[in-house]
Amino acid sequence: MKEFEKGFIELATDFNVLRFGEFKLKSGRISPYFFNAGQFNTGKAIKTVGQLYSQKILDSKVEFDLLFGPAYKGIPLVTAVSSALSDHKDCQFMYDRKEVKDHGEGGNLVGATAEEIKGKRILIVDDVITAGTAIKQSVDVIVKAGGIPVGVVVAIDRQEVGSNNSAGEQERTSAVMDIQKTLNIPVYSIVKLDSIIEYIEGGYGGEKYVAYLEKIREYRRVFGV
Ligand SMILES: O=P(O)(O)OC[C@H]1O[C@H](OP(=O)(O)OP(=O)(O)O)[C@H](O)[C@@H]1O
Repeated sequence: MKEFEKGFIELATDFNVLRFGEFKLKSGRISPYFFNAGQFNTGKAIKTVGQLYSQKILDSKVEFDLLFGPAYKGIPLVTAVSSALSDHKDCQFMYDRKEVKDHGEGGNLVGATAEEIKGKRILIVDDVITAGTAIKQSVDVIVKAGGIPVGVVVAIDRQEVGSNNSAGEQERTSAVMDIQKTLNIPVYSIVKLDSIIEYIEGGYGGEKYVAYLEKIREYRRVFGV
């Protein structure tokens, strides 16, 4: 596994962003692991996260002019990522508000101005895709503002069948795959569930995670794509 994948999992477990146990998800599934990027809550942690995203973006060779982070968790992420990227490429960033502001500058976009967004290739930065709602909304916001969505980068791809997926067993698709297909944009992730399995199998996290391995593999078998 790649060093930055290992580094990311290490950081995520250190900060309880990635936890193992039994968690009920929005989909109703009981997951043996849980990811909460809100726990990257120190300056150094968010700086490192920004660097790891930045490395993934550079590796992907995706071409873009501007970064967009959906509220709320996308906001500190897009800020940290654009700061980390600035050593290679200094670009503008923007984010949205969940509620429209009706005074002052108004509107629901912060950062790059309406004029600056028009015709720009925009890369979306978020923590995780579950059903894909946040990304679809982000694409709508970007297109409405005259920008061109060119891709999505997230921390983790759970590699599991979308909760709205009604296709038969042979056609299981994940929310990530649905986004790539329906919106026709690539989705990059720093790690996938497979990377987490590989990390534990490789003994990188020590003995403490091995107890969860079978449950994670089972979850992957039942809900995986
Ligand atoms: O693919 P989806 O089903 O949309 O789920 C993923 C989204 O859900 C979370 O945001 P949410 O708006 O729930 O919370 P936040 O305000 O904490 O970012 C997360 O940060 C993603 O943006």
